[in-house]
Amino acid sequence: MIAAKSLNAGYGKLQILYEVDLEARPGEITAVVGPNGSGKSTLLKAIAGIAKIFGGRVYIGDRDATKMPAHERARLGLAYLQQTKNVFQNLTVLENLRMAAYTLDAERFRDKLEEVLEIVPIKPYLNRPARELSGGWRQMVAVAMALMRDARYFLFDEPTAQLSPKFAADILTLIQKLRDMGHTIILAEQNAKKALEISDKAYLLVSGRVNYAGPAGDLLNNKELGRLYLGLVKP
Ligand SMILES: Nc1ncnc2c1ncn2[C@@H]1O[C@H](COP(=O)(O)OP(=O)(O)OP(=O)(O)O)[C@@H](O)[C@H]1O
Repeated sequence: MIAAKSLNAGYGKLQILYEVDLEARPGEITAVVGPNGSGKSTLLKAIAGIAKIFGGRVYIGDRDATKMPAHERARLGLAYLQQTKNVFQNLTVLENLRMAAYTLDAERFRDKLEEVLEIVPIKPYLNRPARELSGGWRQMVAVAMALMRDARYFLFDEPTAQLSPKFAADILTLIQKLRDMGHTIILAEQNAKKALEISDKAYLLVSGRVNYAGPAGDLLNNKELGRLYLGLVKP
């Protein structure tokens, strides 16, 4: 489980999030939606240890991670996936995966690789430099890297932004696969409709505060909130 309790967070002296409570469970996709600048990315960054926490607490699994630096949170199995800066551009895909699993010996690496390639369809790209891959494929590689190091908590920051509809669908399918494996997923998305359709629970952020928390389907069908904040136009 990932939880935030009365979380106040931001950057430097600038507070962006106010008293945010969130709970994301294993085997579920928890959507974080809201208008531009409402604090979706900041919430993920506060959980990942990249934004500054002013008050409140962050829990990863059964550990209080509030004061942990980002690399310690990663060691607990947390993966923060954003569209840019997610892979080592000058290394091949295979070298990226090797970096992610540097603690494994050659045999265990091969076994793990086989397992991960069953989940993420990047086998044809293994020997290509990561910089030659499209943004969508690089994101697939980043997910594979997280799986190589046995990540169990996945924070996706706008994974479908700037992708073709086909690739966006492939990424969302992969995210559902991770959910079905029992992982804990938080999905921050600008495209609220697509995110809510595949999510179990949802949080609507407005100006850094939680405006709705509950079943994703209920938010999808909430005409007023959908119209006011999510650009969901209903016939
Ligand atoms: N590194 C930073 N330093 C200072 N302010 C920042 C930083 N990153 C974001 N902000 C500000 O924090 C506010 C919330 O941004 P955030 O990216 O969390 O929103 P968001 O809901 O993810 O929006 P979007 O969908 O546009 O990415 C914005 O006003 C933004 O300008």
